[in-house]
Amino acid sequence: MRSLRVDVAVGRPEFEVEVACHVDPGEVVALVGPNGAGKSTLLRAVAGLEPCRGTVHLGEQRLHDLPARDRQVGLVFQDPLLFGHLSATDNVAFGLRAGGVGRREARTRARALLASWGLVELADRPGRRLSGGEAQRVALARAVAAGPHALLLDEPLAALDARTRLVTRGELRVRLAELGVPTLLVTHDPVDAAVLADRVVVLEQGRVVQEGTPAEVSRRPATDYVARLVGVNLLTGTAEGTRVTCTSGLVLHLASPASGPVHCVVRPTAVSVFSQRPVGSPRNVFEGILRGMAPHGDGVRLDVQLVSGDRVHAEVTPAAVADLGLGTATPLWVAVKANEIEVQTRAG
Ligand SMILES: Nc1ncnc2c1ncn2[C@@H]1O[C@H](COP(=O)(O)OP(=O)(O)OP(=O)(O)O)[C@@H](O)[C@H]1O
Repeated sequence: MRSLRVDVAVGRPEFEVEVACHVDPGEVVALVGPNGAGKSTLLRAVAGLEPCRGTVHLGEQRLHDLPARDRQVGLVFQDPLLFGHLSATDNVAFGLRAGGVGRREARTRARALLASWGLVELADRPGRRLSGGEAQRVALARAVAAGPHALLLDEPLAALDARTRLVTRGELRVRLAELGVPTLLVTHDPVDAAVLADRVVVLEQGRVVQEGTPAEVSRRPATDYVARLVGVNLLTGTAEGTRVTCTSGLVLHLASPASGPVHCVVRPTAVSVFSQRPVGSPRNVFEGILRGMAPHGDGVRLDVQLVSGDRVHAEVTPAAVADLGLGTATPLWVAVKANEIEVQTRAG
C-alpha cells in the first residue's frame, strides 16, 4: 500500500486553490470547509479531471503525468451516477470492463464483491430501482471493484436521509477499514468527520487553515467556521443493550439497544449544564469541571472535563453562563438525554 501525496495549485476566478497534503495507506482524511472553498476542485485535480500545476504521487508513482483513466483511483460522488437500466452487478462490472477485464470475468467479480458486502439481493436489480443508500453502496462497490490504490469520496452521504445516512456511514467506515488505501473524503457533516476520519484538513478560500485529528481540531478550532463544524462530541465504547461502556470507563445509557463497538455522537446543543446535580434527572448525568469557554455564534461553547477524563463540549446561552456563575475550573454537572445520543457502529 502506498501513500498519496498531493501538492497542487488550480487557478480559480476568485482565488487560487493551493494545497499540499498527504494521506497514509489506510488513513481517511476529511477535507472540510465552507461552500466554494475548493474541496471538490482539489479532489478533481487529484483524480486528473481538472487541469492543475504541481504534483500528485501515489508512493513513487507520478499520477500527475497520467490521464484520469490510468490513475487507478476510485471516485464516489454525492450522486451515485449509476446506469438506471443496468443491474447493480452490471454497474459494478462496468468499472472493471473499463479497466480491460472481459465481460464474464467482470460480472463474476462484480457479483462476488456484492455478495461479500452482503448485497446479493440487489445484484439483479436495475440501478433505477435502488434506494439512495443502496445505490450509494453499489457506487462504492463500483469504485473499489478494480482495486484502486486510493479513494476519493465527494460528499458520498450528503443526498441520503438521516436514517439511511447513519446506516450507510457505518458501512462505509467498515469498508474503508477493509480496503486499507489512502482515502480523501469531502464532507460538510461534522459527524462524518468525527466518525470516518483519522485526520481533518480544513480548507478556506483554497488554503489549508488547519489540520489535525478530529479531537485536536475540535479542541482548538482555528476559525469560527471550524468551531461550528467540528464541535460534536464523540465518545467511543462498546454497547450491550442500552448501555455503552466507553474506553474511559464512562457509562452511557441509550434510548434503543445496540451491540458491539460503537461511536456515540452528541451535539453540543444537546448537553445541558447544571451547577448542582439535577434532581429527577436523566440517567446520563456526569460530574466535571469547566476547562474553557469561548463565544460561539449567539451562544457560548463550554469545554468540560468529566471525572472520567472525557472532554465534552456544551453549548449554552450567555445568560446561562451568568446564571451558573461559570469561571475556569468551576465544578459542574452535565446531562444528556438518552434520545439525544446518536449511535454509530464502528469497526472493532
Ligand atoms: N469549472 C470551474 N471553473 C471555474 N471556477 C470554478 C469551477 N468549478 C468551481 N469553480 C469555483 O471555484 C471555487 C471552488 O469551488 P469548489 O466546487 O471546489 O468548492 P467546494 O469547497 O467543493 O464547495 P462546495 O462545498 O460548495 O461543494 C468556487 O469559487 C467555484 O465557484
